[in-house]
Amino acid sequence: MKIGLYFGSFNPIHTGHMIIANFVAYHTDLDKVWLVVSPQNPLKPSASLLNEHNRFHLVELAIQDEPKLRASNIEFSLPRPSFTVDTLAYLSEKFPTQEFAIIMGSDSFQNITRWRNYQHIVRNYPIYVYKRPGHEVTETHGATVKILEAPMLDISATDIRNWIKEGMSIRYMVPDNVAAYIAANNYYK
Ligand SMILES: Nc1ncnc2c1ncn2[C@@H]1O[C@H](COP(=O)(O)OP(=O)(O)OP(=O)(O)O)[C@@H](O)[C@H]1O
Ligand SMILES: O=C(O)c1ccc[n+]([C@@H]2O[C@H](COP(=O)([O-])O)[C@@H](O)[C@H]2O)c1
Repeated sequence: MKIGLYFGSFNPIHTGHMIIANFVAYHTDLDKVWLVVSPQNPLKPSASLLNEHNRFHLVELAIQDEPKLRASNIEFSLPRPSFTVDTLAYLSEKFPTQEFAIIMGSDSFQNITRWRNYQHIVRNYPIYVYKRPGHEVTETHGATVKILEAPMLDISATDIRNWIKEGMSIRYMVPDNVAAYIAANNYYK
């Protein structure tokens, strides 16, 4: 089986993430997409991060009815910050019969040379890159790249957190059950 790995902080998961995950699951040769919740992105500050177990639960709520999507907490048991090369090595060892690919936006792909041991990643895992406005894919960085023309919703988790803090509605920006759970638990206030 071919599995696409979509890594992120998902702080919180939003409709932009879900459009991409579902598009890749149904419009490419990948059979499933795992949303891998990273406890700590090596290149992002941790100040506004909700506890990883809560972020993971929100991802589970968001995708609960979709058979091709799965939430993964595999990085919770690995060293912090979460270096993708370590996660990939762990997954390939744990699931030797599965084929793994990586899904990322063209903005992240532009920066992949800053990732730890990126040469190992690009040599061993195909990368499905969806275009984000303002970030052209001008080079492959040595990877086997598949470019995706996926529909885009221009929001970020930072927007969601700011709107919640300001008391603004996040309806339709995240699934209803995710918005309800965030509100009930006073997250991001
Ligand atoms: N609106 C969006 N559409 C498609 N992809 C997105 C969108 N927002 C983020 N992504 C991508 O999803 C992946 C996971 O992102 P992450 O969880 O860090 O979300 P984020 O919304 O960018 O977060 P933050 O605003 O906190 O930095 C990254 O590869 C990121 O580029
Ligand atoms: O391995 C690295 O060096 C590395 C550097 C930056 C980001 N990542 C991973 O990429 C995922 C998406 O990152 P970002 O910055 O695009 O939101 C994040 O969850 C990290 O685990 C990984």
